[in-house]
Amino acid sequence: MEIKIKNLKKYYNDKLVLKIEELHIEKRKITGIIGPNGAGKTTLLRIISGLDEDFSGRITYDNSTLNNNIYDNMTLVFQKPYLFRRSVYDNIAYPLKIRKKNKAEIDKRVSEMLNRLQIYNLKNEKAHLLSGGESQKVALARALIFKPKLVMLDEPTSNIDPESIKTIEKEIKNYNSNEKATIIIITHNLEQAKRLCDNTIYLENGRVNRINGFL
Ligand SMILES: Nc1ncnc2c1ncn2[C@@H]1O[C@H](COP(=O)(O)OP(=O)(O)OP(=O)(O)O)[C@@H](O)[C@H]1O
Repeated sequence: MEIKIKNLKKYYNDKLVLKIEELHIEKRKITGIIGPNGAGKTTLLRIISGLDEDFSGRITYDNSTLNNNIYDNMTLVFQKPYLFRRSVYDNIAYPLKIRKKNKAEIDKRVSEMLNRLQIYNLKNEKAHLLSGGESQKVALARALIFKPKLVMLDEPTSNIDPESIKTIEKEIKNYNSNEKATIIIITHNLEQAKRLCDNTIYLENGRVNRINGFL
């Protein structure tokens, strides 16, 4: 999904936190958003994902404004994900259940996803009792399971151990190429941005300071 942003301004009370004249996020690419604390990275993702509608400017998704079809094809994974007080399996199965997939297909897809993210051992755990890193993995699984065309990830490996970071990065790369999906990822890890991203946007004080070539 190609995203075009024009003349975006976002205020919190009287404070201007985003001012982006023009920004294109390329279709089928992995785009990194980096920048200091408070630069506006999460705010930008919340706006692109449709969660925050209180802004001025224009955002298009494959040249359309946000509609139900686009909305159903995108997902945002928070840094501190909210999981239901149910099992890990139920959490990951949920997006398929609401899309009326049958039980056999749900079982198969959830098992594959649990294996790919190497969290099969967590399948029957209560999701709200997981550690921060385990929750992030489950949230990523729940986000990818319904094959959205636009995936937004807010620091998806902030609580993750080095070995699991490799697993998650591999999954993000595979997902991007297999599903031809557009991925936007906020990261403070510049090495991760180098490893994963086709494009990188450096946000500072709510402005796009640099695009590409600075890592
Ligand atoms: N709900 C809110 N009410 C008021 N101000 C807010 C709110 N959310 C964020 N802000 C302010 O907006 C600015 C941008 O915040 P944002 O969370 O987007 O930054 P960020 O780049 O994601 O930071 P970090 O790297 O620390 O996660 C900050 O100055 C922050 O204080």
